[in-house]
Amino acid sequence: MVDLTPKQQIVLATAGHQLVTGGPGSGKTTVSILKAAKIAREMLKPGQRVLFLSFARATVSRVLEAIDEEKDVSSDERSRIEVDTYHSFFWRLLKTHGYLVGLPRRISILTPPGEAIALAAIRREYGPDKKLDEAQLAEKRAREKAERDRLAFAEGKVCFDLFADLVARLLEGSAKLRAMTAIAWPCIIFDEFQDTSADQWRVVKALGDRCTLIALADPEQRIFEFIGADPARLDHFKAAFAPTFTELGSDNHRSKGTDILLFGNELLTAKFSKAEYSGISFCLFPSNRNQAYAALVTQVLQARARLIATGRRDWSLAILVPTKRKMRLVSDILRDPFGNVPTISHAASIDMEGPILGAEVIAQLMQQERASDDLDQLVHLICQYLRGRGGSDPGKGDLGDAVKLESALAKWNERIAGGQAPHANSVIHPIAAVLSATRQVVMVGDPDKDWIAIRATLADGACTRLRAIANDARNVRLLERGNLMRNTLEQNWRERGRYSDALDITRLAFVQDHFATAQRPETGVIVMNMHKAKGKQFDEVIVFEGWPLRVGKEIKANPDRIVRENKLEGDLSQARQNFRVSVTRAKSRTTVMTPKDDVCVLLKSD
Ligand SMILES: Nc1ncnc2c1ncn2[C@@H]1O[C@H](COP(=O)(O)OP(=O)(O)OP(=O)(O)O)[C@@H](O)[C@H]1O
Repeated sequence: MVDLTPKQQIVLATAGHQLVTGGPGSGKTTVSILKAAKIAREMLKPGQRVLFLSFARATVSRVLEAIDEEKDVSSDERSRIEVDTYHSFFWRLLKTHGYLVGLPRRISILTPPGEAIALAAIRREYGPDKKLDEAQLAEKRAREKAERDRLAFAEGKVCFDLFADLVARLLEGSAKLRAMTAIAWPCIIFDEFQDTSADQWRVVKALGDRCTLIALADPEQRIFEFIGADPARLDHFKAAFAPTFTELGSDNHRSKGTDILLFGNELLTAKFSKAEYSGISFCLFPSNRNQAYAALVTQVLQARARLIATGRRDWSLAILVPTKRKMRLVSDILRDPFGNVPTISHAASIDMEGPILGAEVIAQLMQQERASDDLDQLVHLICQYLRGRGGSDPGKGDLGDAVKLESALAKWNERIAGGQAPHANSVIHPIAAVLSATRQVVMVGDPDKDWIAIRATLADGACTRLRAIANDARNVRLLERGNLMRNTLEQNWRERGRYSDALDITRLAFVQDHFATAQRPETGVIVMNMHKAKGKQFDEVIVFEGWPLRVGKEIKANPDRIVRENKLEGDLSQARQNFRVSVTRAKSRTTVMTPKDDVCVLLKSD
């Protein structure tokens, strides 16, 4: 076992509500696991468990792994610590008790792609948030909320955004339910408490009525302000529960022996005390696409070689970038680096709306139904893809395109019904051609191969939309050996001689995947948005940002920067915290890559 610090020992010894704060790697997670085991050992009655709640599934996997590695936690204690995400815990409560707040008895989850489709029209009407004034933004939010409520209460389709509010209503309204929850989970640990939203805080408050609460937080790692995390949240907790407050401070166990945390902390104030920091390296690259990506690929290959040389199999290297767009670009480059560099195998934690909806199109085509409305169904799914792939910010072109496709299909069907040939220039032609090509694909009963065969038919076909779908669907990793979707598709083939239920199986697999907590933490090379890195740890981290595009000497655009446009103006505290979180995810080394002629403003001394 690790030798706990005196502060960690206080946490272990203290009873009642607690607030534990500390910087990255200060040992909050570790001590809370030992605390949970102690409670399991000393206080729980049969059937009771300690609940550990976290925001992200990847954190859940990390916690489960840490529990497994903790030699001082017995297997009985282990089985009495339940680690879950807020989403999944809330969903369990809603499924069983949701009717108490007026939800239909049968409810289902409206997944993010489904929600994006349902809200696309409203979102399009208002345009992107950044172009709205406060009143318009409030109006847009209110309309989105009303539609989400309608979907939940009238149709029983509940989207993730509503979970916390509904559970809060449930618990606030029922002392009996609060008591029942406290019987099942007398102690609840909240990870990353600084990021609790207003509705989640209502849930925490209601639970604290009967349960013992332990909140773990690092105020400086607060990066979810844009979705309602409140800087005063820790004070709310102190005021509501008078918890014992332990500050683990800036102890650093993650990257001991390096200056990674020191550098991370100094990023917050822009006062740099050293010329060189052990564990931190900088790579300044020229501001052009070829040289920037060549520099990145070189850094990735070098880091990978260092990690492979350790002989460990579970090494991890994260490439953290500021925007979604950059994540896609980097992922594309690694998949197909220039020159004779072979593909760099990696996982990209990109937004899944596009890939999921793309996967639905492929699944539908795998069914090879040969039904009379095949074409209609395919066009419908393409339209769903177009409406949903932009997530919370649907593209104007995409929505217009969906409307155009639908009306072209209506005309196509009208002409056929009237005994006429469809117009020669109809946009439906290439879709119909690809559909007919997919029908010729001979399925072999291996879901992986068959999936790829259909995807290749789309990728090689004449329809640009389906080509985009094929490309997006490459990001789907649900068909890996031994996973549920693959097994279910295999079973479907065995039982029916074809993939008759591929679409349903695919949809279900994504919902299950969202709640699955058993997956291991990410290993290998991972490309990730900086915002998503919170709570994670990797052996090495590369932070890679965009560069300015110049015409002559003048900067015309400066996309994908850690600080918007790389300008030192306005409140930069969120950007600083975000940068610090990214830098401090590494155990042994962080490489910061920034353009030579326009170095990240946060790296300049104050
Ligand atoms: N007292 C200790 N002595 C030595 N190592 C420790 C100690 N406490 C924790 N560690 C190790 O340090 C690393 C970081 O700890 P942990 O994950 O608990 O930090 P954390 O505060 O939860 O970090 P973050 O907020 O960044 O997620 C882990 O690998 C853990 O095993």
